[in-house]
Amino acid sequence: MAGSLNPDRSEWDVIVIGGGPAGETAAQYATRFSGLDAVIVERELVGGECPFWACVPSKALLAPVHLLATGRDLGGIRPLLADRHLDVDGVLNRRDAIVDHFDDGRQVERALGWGLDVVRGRGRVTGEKAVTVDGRTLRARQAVVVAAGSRPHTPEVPGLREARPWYSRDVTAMHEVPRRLLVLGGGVVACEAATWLRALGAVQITLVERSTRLLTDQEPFAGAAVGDSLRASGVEVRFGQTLTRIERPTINDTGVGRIHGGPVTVTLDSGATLRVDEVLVAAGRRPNTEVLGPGEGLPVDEHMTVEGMPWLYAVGDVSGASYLTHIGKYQGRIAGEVIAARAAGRPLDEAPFNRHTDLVRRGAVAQVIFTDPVIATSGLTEAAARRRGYDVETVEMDLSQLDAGRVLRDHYRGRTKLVIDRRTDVLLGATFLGTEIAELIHAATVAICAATPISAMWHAIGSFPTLSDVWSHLLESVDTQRMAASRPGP
Ligand SMILES: Cc1cc2nc3c(=O)[nH]c(=O)nc-3n(C[C@H](O)[C@H](O)[C@H](O)COP(=O)(O)OP(=O)(O)OC[C@H]3O[C@@H](n4cnc5c(N)ncnc54)[C@H](O)[C@@H]3O)c2cc1C
Ligand SMILES: NC(=O)c1ccc[n+]([C@@H]2O[C@H](COP(=O)([O-])OP(=O)(O)OC[C@H]3O[C@@H](n4cnc5c(N)ncnc54)[C@H](O)[C@@H]3O)[C@@H](O)[C@H]2O)c1
Repeated sequence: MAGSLNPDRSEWDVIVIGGGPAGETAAQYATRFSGLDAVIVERELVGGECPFWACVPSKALLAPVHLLATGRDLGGIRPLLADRHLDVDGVLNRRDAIVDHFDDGRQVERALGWGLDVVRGRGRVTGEKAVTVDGRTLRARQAVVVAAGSRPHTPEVPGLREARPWYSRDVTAMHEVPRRLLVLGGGVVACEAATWLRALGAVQITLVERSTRLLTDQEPFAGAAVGDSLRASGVEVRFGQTLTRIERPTINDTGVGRIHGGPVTVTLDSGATLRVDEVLVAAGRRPNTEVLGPGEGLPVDEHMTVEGMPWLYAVGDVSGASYLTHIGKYQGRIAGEVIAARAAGRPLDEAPFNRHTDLVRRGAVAQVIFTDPVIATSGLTEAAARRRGYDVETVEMDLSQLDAGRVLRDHYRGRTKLVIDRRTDVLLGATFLGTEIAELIHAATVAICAATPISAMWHAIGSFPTLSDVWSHLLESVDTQRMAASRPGP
């Protein structure tokens, strides 16, 4: 039976606070085939950050940028594009259509179609199995799931908050392109946003990162390649620096995605000052744990249950495990199935790699970063594997001479690296860098999650001339490396 929007009732089996990808999925999985009912409490748009202000609009803005860059690197097409630029209004209008003009009608219909109820309002956990929504108390018979997402972090820099800087929502829902921009941070949001801002007409972009490289969670060669590419496009990248002061005499209340006032004077700790039209803060995110009350954290076990509170679950960004949609949905599936199993009195399957076990805790996370070149990663980097105590073997390959790459672009830039556990001979991590490389990562994710031995992967031959051909080259390199190491010395 279809659910209702804002129904006049106050008790459900399951209450989910937050209707983003993680919350929607937890509610769906808790109720399908279980006989349980559930409500999603959402203060803004059902669907959450991802479809309206994050993954979807950012990738909608980047798709034409990637296509243009590839076309400019293809003999036969290059002359047609040489002095051509993107049609900015066309790109922004397409983005607006893809985000349904910020109307969550499709997402609400989908939730109601799954039999879920939706209550619009701001929820807060106010007691055991009790949630208050704008003064009204809702009660859960079985479980409360917190799926409240995250918000951007604002570093404590004098004048920064007061200057009303841009955050990720402004840059994904951008209506005006700032000519001169300072980007604070060198992580994923900063690198992706600098890529589309430059292509859409920002003439001066200065990216300020306090550490010594971009994308610090990735293999160092990945951040270095993105840095080279940003610099080549005209972005200035400054490492080991941060902001010490921001001054913006004129602030205008122009709304999300519009320039928030007059020019901004930014002082860096190097002593340099810059004058820009906007500042984008992309300095990480923080979980919205305030739904539990001030200062409360949400440490969860592998069943997504909050420690010490068997009726309370946390999934998605708010759990702090990773800030990725597909991981939030994965956690939502686990929480939903665990809630349904516990309500039915069924034991949880405790065997390793079962449907109730959170593999994210072992580092089995895939991510694609849509810079130019694209970075696709799964599992652990070499450094992360060593930190976890693995005896690591690695193999790396430059992809510029791979036939598939040479067909795709005149100057294909690419690199790949596998991280292998010497003791068990299974893949721990993989990084692929290059144009159109994103879809390659799922093969690595399957191998990591299934703990496939490298010796078995040897028989999984990639088709020629696709980028998957790289697997055969990598496995050959592992073989060569091992044979050379096992040969007696001279
Ligand atoms: C610019 C950008 C680009 C990104 N690109 C990607 C990408 O390409 N791929 C990827 O995997 N991830 C990407 N991410 C991350 C991704 O957007 C998040 O990981 C994902 O949205 C998290 O889902 P969630 O359900 O945990 O939280 P959210 O999507 O944030 O949803 C949480 C929901 O809870 C609601 N809420 C919060 N508090 C309350 C309350 N008290 N009462 C009621 N409702 C409440 C919010 O309104 C929101 O709708 C990107 C993030 C950003 C910022
Ligand atoms: N394609 C994708 O999968 C995608 C895209 C966008 C965002 N996301 C997710 O969103 C999350 C947030 O992204 P993000 O880029 O905001 O955070 P991040 O943690 O990836 O990067 C933040 C960067 O800002 C730097 N920084 C922080 N404070 C600073 C300061 N005061 N001065 C100078 N530098 C400073 C940090 O050193 C770090 O490099 C990420 O964890 C990512 O998983 C994913």
